[in-house]
Amino acid sequence: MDATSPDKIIVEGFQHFFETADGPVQATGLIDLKIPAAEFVTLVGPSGCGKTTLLKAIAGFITPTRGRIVCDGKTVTGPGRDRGVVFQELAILPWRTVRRNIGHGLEIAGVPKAERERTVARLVALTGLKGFEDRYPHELSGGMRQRVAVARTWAADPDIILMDEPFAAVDAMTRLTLQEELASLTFSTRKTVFFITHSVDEAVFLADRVLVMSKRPGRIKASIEVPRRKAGGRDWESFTTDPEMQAICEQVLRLVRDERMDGAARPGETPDPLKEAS
Ligand SMILES: Nc1ncnc2c1ncn2[C@@H]1O[C@H](COP(=O)(O)OP(=O)(O)OP(=O)(O)O)[C@@H](O)[C@H]1O
Repeated sequence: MDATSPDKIIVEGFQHFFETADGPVQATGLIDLKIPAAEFVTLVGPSGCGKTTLLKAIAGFITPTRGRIVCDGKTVTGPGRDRGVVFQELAILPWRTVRRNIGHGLEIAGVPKAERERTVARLVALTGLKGFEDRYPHELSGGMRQRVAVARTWAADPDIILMDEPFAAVDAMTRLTLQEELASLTFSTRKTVFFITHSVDEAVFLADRVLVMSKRPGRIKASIEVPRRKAGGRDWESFTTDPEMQAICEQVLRLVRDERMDGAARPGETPDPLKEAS
């Protein structure tokens, strides 16, 4: 692997087992994956197939049992400022205003106040939070709080954004708006995005490419290109009336439906990874 590779994220021979008191639990099958710079990849698959495990490995929160993750030519050994993460659970600080939440990471990194304020003002405008800079999270709606979380991740200007069902907890209407905003934000800032969702429509709407995982222990069973995004901005109205997009949604839905949900992994039902031959 060399630093000149066009791929921003490379997942190489990845497989993960969690050690538990009752023995190893296999969280994913063997996964190989390459994500070029500025690509928006969405990941769908049955509950428990290992989506979050893969995301956490890319984030550097867990060390792969097997294989490795390479970002920008460097093997991931832990979290880094090149990768920003947005989870479903809000990661904003209730005692800080919108402005100070968004600027939090920059403050920790010692970015000078004037520069910090410029970045925060730009993101407040981009995420539609103008006028709410001095409000506290409890004074905002769920959708606005999620915008603060997104803006906060963007503030550190990571090249890679990892999102784990970031809009799952907001109402359906707000969700549509947030998805349109995210589509244009990622398009204009050219971030590489890895986005987990349970919604097929959301996956196809946002993506350059949708990955479908098989049931636990999950592998990548399909990779479907979504051509329209290359042309630029998107909105739900044209998406829902575009036969090509709807055909892709049906294709993804079929692939997801073929995988039966089979619940959480049970310890001891998979071979001990330390004894299994590679
Ligand atoms: N810390 C852990 N210890 C033991 N087993 C775990 C741990 N985290 C996850 N698992 C198991 O690994 C498997 C994969 O979990 P993961 O959270 O990656 O799935 P997922 O596809 O993100 O699921 P969901 O769609 O329900 O969020 C699950 O079956 C789960 O039971």
